[in-house]
Amino acid sequence: MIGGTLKKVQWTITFALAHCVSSARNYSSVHILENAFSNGFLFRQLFDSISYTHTYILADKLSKECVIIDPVLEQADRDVTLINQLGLTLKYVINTHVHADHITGTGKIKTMVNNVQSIISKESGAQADIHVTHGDTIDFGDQQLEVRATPGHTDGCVTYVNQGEGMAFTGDTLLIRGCGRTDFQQGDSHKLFQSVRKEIFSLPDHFRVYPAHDYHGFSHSTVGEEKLYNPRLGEQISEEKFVEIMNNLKLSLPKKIDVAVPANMKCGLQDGVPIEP
Ligand SMILES: N[C@@H](CCC(=O)N[C@@H](CSS)C(=O)NCC(=O)O)C(=O)O
Ligand SMILES: [Fe+2]
Repeated sequence: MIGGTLKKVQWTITFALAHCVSSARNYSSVHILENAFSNGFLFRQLFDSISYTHTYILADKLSKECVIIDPVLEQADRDVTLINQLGLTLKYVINTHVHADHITGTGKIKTMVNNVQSIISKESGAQADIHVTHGDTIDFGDQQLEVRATPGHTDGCVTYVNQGEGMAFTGDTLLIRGCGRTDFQQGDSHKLFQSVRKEIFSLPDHFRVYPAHDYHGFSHSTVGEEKLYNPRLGEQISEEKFVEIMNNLKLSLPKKIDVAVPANMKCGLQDGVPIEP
């Protein structure tokens, strides 16, 4: 009887201690959590459930100027309708890289919206109205995106950083708990590792990470979270280990790669006409 009571007391103490430790861990993890956006900023995250692509609309509320990042051809009507409904003026259609799995909505959106300009990196070799390189900035109203070259998934991959709002649009360079593959286009695991470590993990821990794809139901992450928990690129992983992981992914090729890459080299336009899905 006394033994039984003692066991109960022991168990209660063990449980209480475990609870304290896990609360302490949660408390010390607060630094990886994101801050609120500023009042003048409007943000929408959209999803294409066929290609698992995230598309983003960012706007300056005062001027009503907005940009769209990584639109998908089949969702161009949805995206333009939303932009119109929100009373925004689309200034730039921006791509993080030449996508291999879907055709960009850039070309179609250009035929639907007056005076909109397309943007992609110079290094991508793709057609666009404006070519950006590392260190450039893209302005819309009071908002700004900084261009960071993050090659590795492709040579022309860039990450767009909104320093003011604490956001990084990482394309396929850094995915949530993963990263873009490096086995086609100009894929290079060493380059990707260095890009993530130098250009993304150097951002403050609370910066939000918004990837071009998510295959596991996540919307976004933070730099601090990925440094801690990314199984391929987390801070505990060496470059050699990363290369080994990437060499053993054994992924099948994207089904649309043969049509998507040539179409996206032209930003989804052929002789001024959107390429058909
Ligand atoms: N099954 C999909 C293609 C999936 C895929 O290869 N995704 C790419 C990003 S699109 S280029 C990738 O880098 N994935 C990394 C990973 O770990 O999954 C299709 O057929 O389209
Ligand atoms: Fe990609």
